[in-house]
Amino acid sequence: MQQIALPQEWLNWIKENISRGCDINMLTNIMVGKGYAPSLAIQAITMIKEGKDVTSVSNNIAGAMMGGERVDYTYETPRVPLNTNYIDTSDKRVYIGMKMEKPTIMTFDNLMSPEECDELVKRSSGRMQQSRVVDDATGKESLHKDRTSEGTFFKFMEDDFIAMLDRRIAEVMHWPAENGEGIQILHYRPGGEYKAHFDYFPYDVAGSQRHLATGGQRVSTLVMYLNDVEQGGETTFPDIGVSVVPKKGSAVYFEYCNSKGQVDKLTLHAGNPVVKGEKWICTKWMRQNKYN
Ligand SMILES: O=C(O)CCC(=O)C(=O)O
Ligand SMILES: [Fe+2]
Repeated sequence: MQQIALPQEWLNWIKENISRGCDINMLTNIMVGKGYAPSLAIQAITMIKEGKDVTSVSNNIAGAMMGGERVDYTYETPRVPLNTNYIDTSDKRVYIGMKMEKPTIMTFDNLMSPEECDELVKRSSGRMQQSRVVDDATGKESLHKDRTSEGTFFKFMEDDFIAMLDRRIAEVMHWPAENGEGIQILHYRPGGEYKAHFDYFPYDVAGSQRHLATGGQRVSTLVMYLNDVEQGGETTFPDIGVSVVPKKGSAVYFEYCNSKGQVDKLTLHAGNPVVKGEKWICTKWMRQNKYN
């Protein structure tokens, strides 16, 4: 008998999730995120969904597959075109400051006017709360020492002003506006930081499942700087040695989830501690599917 390609616990996991009515794409994404070849994941899920006995599935998969090989992130054509120096949105021309293909990172010089930045800060004051992070085990949000900032969310298209920004942001990110989470405002005081993290939901932690269930994985991020920071507060990508300096009205874009649902670990990033001054940002996270 040939070697079983997928460990028994994965077969059980697929069976259990299918019987709970989980989305097949989501299950595939989770397995791909754990390093299994998409073809292996799809075949295993499809066979189990067709009601085949788990043991026979193991053997069939073993015959059909090369084994549960791990796959690296496959870079596809970036969503935001790299072969242009500016992007014309419906209401303004946004200039590209820096671009990088692998991982895909870009900066934009003038995404928001100084007045729009001030307006966002003004509207956020009074509704700020201590920032939370997603707990790996439960998926619930909790206070965390790695994220020392205050923040607030605006509902998607909450009013005309926010809707204008939501639309412009989506045009720049080249992704449907309705796939976007509502923009988040963050405020860091001196010493405030956001330690290295991924914006995507790790597939292998239980707490991610409730987030993946609506809209799927996050695919890209746009961090917009709402003020000048005197010292510190850079957005850094420690594994590739890139730091983006905050500048009022400018933004950094990065993408990390391809059409197969694989995620790019090179987009590990942090908000460096603010040394002098304060830092206000506005973040947009895009999902694979419709979120709103
Ligand atoms: O503060 C920063 O520069 C990074 C913020 C960030 O990583 C996020 O909002 O996901
Ligand atoms: Fe982030």
